[in-house]
Amino acid sequence: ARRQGLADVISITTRKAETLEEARALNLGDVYSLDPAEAVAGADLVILCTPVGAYESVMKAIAPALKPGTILSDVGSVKRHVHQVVGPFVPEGVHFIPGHPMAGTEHSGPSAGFAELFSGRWSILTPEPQVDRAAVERVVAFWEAMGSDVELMDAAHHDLVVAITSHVPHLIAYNIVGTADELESVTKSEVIKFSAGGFRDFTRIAASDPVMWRDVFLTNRDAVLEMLGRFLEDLSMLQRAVRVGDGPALEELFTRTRAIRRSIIDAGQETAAPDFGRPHEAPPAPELPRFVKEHGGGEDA
Ligand SMILES: NC(=O)C1=CN([C@@H]2O[C@H](COP(=O)(O)OP(=O)(O)OC[C@H]3O[C@@H](n4cnc5c(N)ncnc54)[C@H](O)[C@@H]3O)[C@@H](O)[C@H]2O)C=CC1
Ligand SMILES: O=C(O)C(=O)Cc1ccc(O)cc1
Repeated sequence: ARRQGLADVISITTRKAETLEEARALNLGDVYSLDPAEAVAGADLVILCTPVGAYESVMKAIAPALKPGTILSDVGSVKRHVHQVVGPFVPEGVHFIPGHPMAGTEHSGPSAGFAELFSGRWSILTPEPQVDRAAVERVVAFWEAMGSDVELMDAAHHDLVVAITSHVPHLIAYNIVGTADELESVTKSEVIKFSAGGFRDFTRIAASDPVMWRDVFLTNRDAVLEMLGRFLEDLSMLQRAVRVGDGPALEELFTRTRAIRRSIIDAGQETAAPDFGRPHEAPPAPELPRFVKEHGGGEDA
């Protein structure tokens, strides 16, 4: 936002003094405060960026300081719960426009951000239908200025979509790494030593922030359970195909899934963010089409 000149003043508040100092050392904002109410006073746009489980206490702290006309948004990974817990605290005249940038890494904290993070990625907004259209357009323009494509949808639909595309995949990663960790016949050092295969990709995802993901699963329970149920049914079929040696069934599925990977690459939605070392030190993101062309075939692109 700062690089694009989207705000005259960027005001940052965090829970812990050390996190605020980290943000200050990285020169991420203009003013810094440990008092959330002080930080949002007079703001035109307020974006909640805490784990979703903290939203209610944050709203209690900031609601009295929000001026009429302010746009209140967020970046939380679940949306129905956010409407439920934040909605009741939104003061008259404040425009509540929840959002979810579909971009991130397994890293967290101020140093995990980098200016190109949202470039070429989707941002989803889930405003209620009665919300002021001009305010919605301003939030759309904000994300577009950061390089995102923006889509508006109903919060319940958002939660189902991300349950299958993001939440269940994280649960699977946490589970498989946990299972490997508990194996007795394979030592831990072997797991680490031979993790060049698919397991390695799971360990990246399973290194994601424990509190953030705890809150995701506590607050998107219904959609996650719905998708997990379908996943387990399909896994049982796969288990049977392996047991009875049903080669055609295995090949048919693997052919279909390969096509999905290719369509993601073709749509330019695959970026190198996870492979950067320290994310904020990442080189400027190349134009996506060129990057995909250069790395397009590589499965780790
Ligand atoms: N990490 C990712 O890849 C993505 C995260 N999100 C969402 O963004 C939000 C923030 O995630 P990150 O930026 O990764 O986390 P982060 O750990 O980098 O930042 C979270 C901030 O929340 C504050 N905080 C934590 N607990 C708090 C509490 N109990 N009360 C008040 N403040 C508290 C801290 O100041 C901390 O700096 C989450 O809701 C997450 O679902 C959305 C898209 C991607
Ligand atoms: O690190 C990854 O691969 C991610 O999937 C990042 C991510 C985490 C949470 C979200 O709500 C959106 C994106």
